[in-house]
Order: sequence, then structure tokens, then C-alpha cells
Amino acid sequence: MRLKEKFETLKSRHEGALISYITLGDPSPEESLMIAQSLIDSGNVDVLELGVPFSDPIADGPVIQAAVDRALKAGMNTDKAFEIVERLDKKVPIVYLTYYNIVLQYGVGRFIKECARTGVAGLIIADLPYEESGDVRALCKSEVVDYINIVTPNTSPERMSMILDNASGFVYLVSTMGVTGARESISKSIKQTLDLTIKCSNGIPVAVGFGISRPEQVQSIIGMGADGAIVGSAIVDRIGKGSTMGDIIDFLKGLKSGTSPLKAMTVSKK
Ligand SMILES: O=P(O)(O)OC[C@@H](O)[C@@H](O)c1c[nH]c2ccccc12
Repeated sequence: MRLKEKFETLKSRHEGALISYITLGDPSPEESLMIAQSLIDSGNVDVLELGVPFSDPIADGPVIQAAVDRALKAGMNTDKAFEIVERLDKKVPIVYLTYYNIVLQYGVGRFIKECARTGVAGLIIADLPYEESGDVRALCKSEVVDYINIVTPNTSPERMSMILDNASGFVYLVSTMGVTGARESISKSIKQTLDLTIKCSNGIPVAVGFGISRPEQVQSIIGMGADGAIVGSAIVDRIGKGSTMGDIIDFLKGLKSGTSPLKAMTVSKK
């Protein structure tokens, strides 16, 4: 399923997207396939972001670093990542999150063709600066894979409009500088960056990630006008601690309830 279709459906329901991240291969390739499928089947995840593990994940905090280590030790690699995506029953759009080295090693053209063939709807390359992304973006365009850009609170308005002029799928707004990982609170100044991003986004959905781990945080981000909230480390942490699938799905259900601020308001008024 394409990202555009998903975001349009959600919009017509006045609902934000819950985007969940897990690392492929964590704790093992087979188990991560089962986890990914259970998350999709639970109906609480609108977009599934799958990390293709890279040995030096510089944008990742300790929780995801540990997951990447577990995955690599369990024999995870890029071929197996494509195999997993191919086998998934993709009832929601799948987005890959990886680092440029992985793409380069596999062969840029070959990697993007494999994304298209196996049904990866979107691609995020965490460490590829926009200025260097021209070839990858062109290949993604011809293979109909959405290339997803990351913007941060440090992105200048000029750079933001340049990046967003060429955006597709959704825009990934990083809530705070630093690495991935749950935080106590989401910075208040995010509202300002979010407004600027929405203004420059030409109608492409904007999703906010980094540090979101609670339903109230999801609700406040969606309430500020974001089209989606991205949660990674809080889920990966539960996988690492060996939580049951039932507990992880209950956790996601709570987060998903935060994507309907209007509904939540009506309920709390009763
Ligand atoms: O873990 P957090 O703080 O919930 O943030 C989402 C994040 O995990 C996911 O989108 C992600 C995982 N690795 C990344 C590297 C760069 C950008 C984003 C990511």
C-alpha cells in the first residue's frame, strides 16, 4: 500500500498516523518477521518503519543500538531484510530506515529496485544529506518508492522549502537534536518548527519522531497539527526486554488512541 493512500484515508477519518519502528532481525530474523506481522495484524499501526541494521548507527541511541547488535549477531543482513518484507502480508505501507553504507554496499540501483519489487513503499536514509541525495531520489522516483526526507529544528526556512519542494510520502520532522530514544518530555518549541514544516510541505503529510513514547505525547503532537507520530525506541525496548506480544500490542493500542485527539476530547468530557 502507498503512503499517500494511507494518509488520505486517515485524514478522511480525522485521525493521525501511528508510525511504529522496529529493527529487522531483532531478536532474530524469523522472530522479527513474526513481530512485524503481529504489529500489522493488530490494527494499531498505520505505517510500519523497518530498520535495516547497520553496524554504526550514528543517529541511534542505546536502545536501538542494542537492537542492531542483537540483529547482526543473529545473522541479519540486507538480503534477509528484503526476504522478510517479501514474506510480510503488507496491509499497511512499509518504510525502510537505513544508513547510506548499506545502500551503497548493496548497489544503489539494485537496492531501490529490490525495494520496489518486494513492496517497500518508502525509504529513509538516516545519514544521507539532502544535497547528496539527488541520484537516490531520482532512482526512487523512477521505481515509485517514496524518498522520505528528514528535517530538524535546525533546518533553516530556506533549506526547508528546498527539501520539501521535492518531498514525497511524508516528511520526517525530528523533534529534538540528538539521537533516537524515549524522552521525558517533547520540547515545547517543536510547535514552531512543526508550523514551519507544514507551511513548506505543499500538502505532503508531516510526521514527528524522536522521543515519543506515551499516548499523551502522541496526542499532543497530533493536536498540534502533525499528520503522524513515530515511535521507535519505546517499542524496541520492550522487544529487548522480552515483553510478550500481547503487552506490546496493548502498548501500541494506547499510543494509537492518542491519534484521535477529537475523539479523546469527547471521551474525557463525558
Ligand atoms: O526511537 P524514537 O526516539 O522513538 O524515534 C523514532 C526512531 O526510532 C525511528 O524513526 C528511527 C530509528 N533509527 C533512526 C535513525 C534516524 C532517524 C530515525 C530513526
